Amino acid sequence: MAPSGGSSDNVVQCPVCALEMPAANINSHLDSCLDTKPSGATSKKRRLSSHEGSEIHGKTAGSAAPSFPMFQKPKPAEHIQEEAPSKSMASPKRTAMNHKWKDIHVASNSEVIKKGQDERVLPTQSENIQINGRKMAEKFDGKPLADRMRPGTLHDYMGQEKVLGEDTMLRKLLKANDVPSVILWGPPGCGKTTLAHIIAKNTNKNNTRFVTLSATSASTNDVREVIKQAQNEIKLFRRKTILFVDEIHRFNKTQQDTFLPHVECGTITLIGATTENPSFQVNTALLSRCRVIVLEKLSVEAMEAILKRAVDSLGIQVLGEDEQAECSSSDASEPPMYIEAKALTTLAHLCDGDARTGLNGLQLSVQARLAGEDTQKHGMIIKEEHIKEGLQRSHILYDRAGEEHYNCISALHKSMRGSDQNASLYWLGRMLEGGENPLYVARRLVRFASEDIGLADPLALTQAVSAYQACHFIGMPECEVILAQCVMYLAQAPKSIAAYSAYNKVKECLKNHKGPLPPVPLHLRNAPTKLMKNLGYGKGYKYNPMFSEPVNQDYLPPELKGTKFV
Ligand SMILES: Nc1ncnc2c1ncn2[C@@H]1O[C@H](COP(=O)(O)OP(=O)(O)OP(=O)(O)O)[C@@H](O)[C@H]1O
Ligand SMILES: [Zn+2]
Repeated sequence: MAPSGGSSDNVVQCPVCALEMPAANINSHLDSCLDTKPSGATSKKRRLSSHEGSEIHGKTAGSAAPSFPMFQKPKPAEHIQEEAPSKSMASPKRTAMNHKWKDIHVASNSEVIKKGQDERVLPTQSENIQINGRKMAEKFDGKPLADRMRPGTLHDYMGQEKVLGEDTMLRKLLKANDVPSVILWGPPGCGKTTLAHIIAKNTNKNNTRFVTLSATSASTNDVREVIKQAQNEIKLFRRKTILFVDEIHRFNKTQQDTFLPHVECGTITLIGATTENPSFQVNTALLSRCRVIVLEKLSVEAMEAILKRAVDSLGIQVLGEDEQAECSSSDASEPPMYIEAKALTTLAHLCDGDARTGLNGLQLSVQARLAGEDTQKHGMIIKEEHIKEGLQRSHILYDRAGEEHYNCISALHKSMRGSDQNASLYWLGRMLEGGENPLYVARRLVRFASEDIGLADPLALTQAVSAYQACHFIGMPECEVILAQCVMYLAQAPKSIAAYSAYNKVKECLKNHKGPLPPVPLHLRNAPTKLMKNLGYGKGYKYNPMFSEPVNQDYLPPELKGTKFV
């Protein structure tokens, strides 16, 4: 990069080599510069943790330092796939299990190539059958299935009809080529990043650049750099820049201040993605400049369609309940592969609306089967149990909405109650590593601090509330240590259920009371008006500070005299 001098209006920066020069020189410079520099490519990089040699769910976008496609020859126009009905919108009503998977229409793979949306080279239907284990293993090489399957068009984008169905605002704006700055809010793996890419591809066709930043790792300088490039692009080529910011709620004040004015004046169209409620987590200045689009967990039907598309692209055939896998024909060099329809349905249910989890689970199961000895000889069928194994091995079988969620939180609570900090930490880890919402755990810690520790150490409540707030500010993964610290504190603390059980006795008493509840004794009532005073309100009340010796006075209604809750 060239040293940057003071830029004035007639000084521009070369979008290729970033050298600054008088505007008059730029054209001749570009001619020579373009011959020597290859164009860059932008892609969202994910941090992938590897597990047993295979890549698995990596939620947090990692090291995405910006890489700028400074100048790219315009690509062929891409159109919104209006004519093709969205599969999930068609929502096939399926009854017979056996036919279910076949009814889901997935664009044949050769179609995908024709549309030229993707560099993925996918097999045709007849080739599918020929695909063998070795080829399959090659297919997985390097790139997670979820990334490979990332749809490039709305046609392959499943679900989310509330925001993308006909007559929705976003649809109309996309059609009109007029995408405003938006914030996409939704749970992990529901398609935020994917949608951002699709929007970018569909906007102004050749006249848009797409740049990605991750709010967790981008520096203020990175942001400045993006803006500078965007300004040059507008000046030189009249090209707009769409800036995609992942985890936008993590952007700090300086970063926001740096680019907000440029969002406002239209140099940059911002697409932010966040898993957190933007009304709490996103700066109000930013929020007021963007429309918030709420994406939902993917439905089971949408998940099924996504999995079916992946299975097709891998050349795996879906086996209905009473279908048998055909024996490999003699001429095929390697046996064909199958997956039970039931296995796919189970996977669609287990991944909790997170397509990345679903696709990674599929990939792991397939890879595990490929490694199996019997597979080589007899061909392979992926069954429900393999899917479950696959998910378990990648530690993602943690059903955030279901039983596992309650089982683990209960185990944590009981371990802390038993003052076993060791086990407590284990259960905490099971939940957080499984993708549990840290605030859900933190809320439970707050309850525990009162219900189980209470007056034995009133500071515990302060600790737990602080932990909750800290998690709220910081988010995963950093907040995990905060929770660990609090869990250890609570496990070590002395325990008392005095307040908890006393209050339960009060509730019990109220519940079991027969007839009308006793009135509040007159002497305990306040008498703000004369009438009330005349009615005897407050009469005979002994104001404690006026007495030097202990005051003898009843505070319970006479009917309850002598009742003990504590
Ligand atoms: N609606 C969808 N239709 C088809 N595939 C999808 C959809 N949503 C997600 N996927 C698949 O899941 C993968 C992950 O999705 P994506 O990166 O868009 O999720 P995200 O919402 O940005 O998640 P995160 O918050 O974890 O970054 C994609 O590569 C794609 O293969
Ligand atoms: Zn140059």
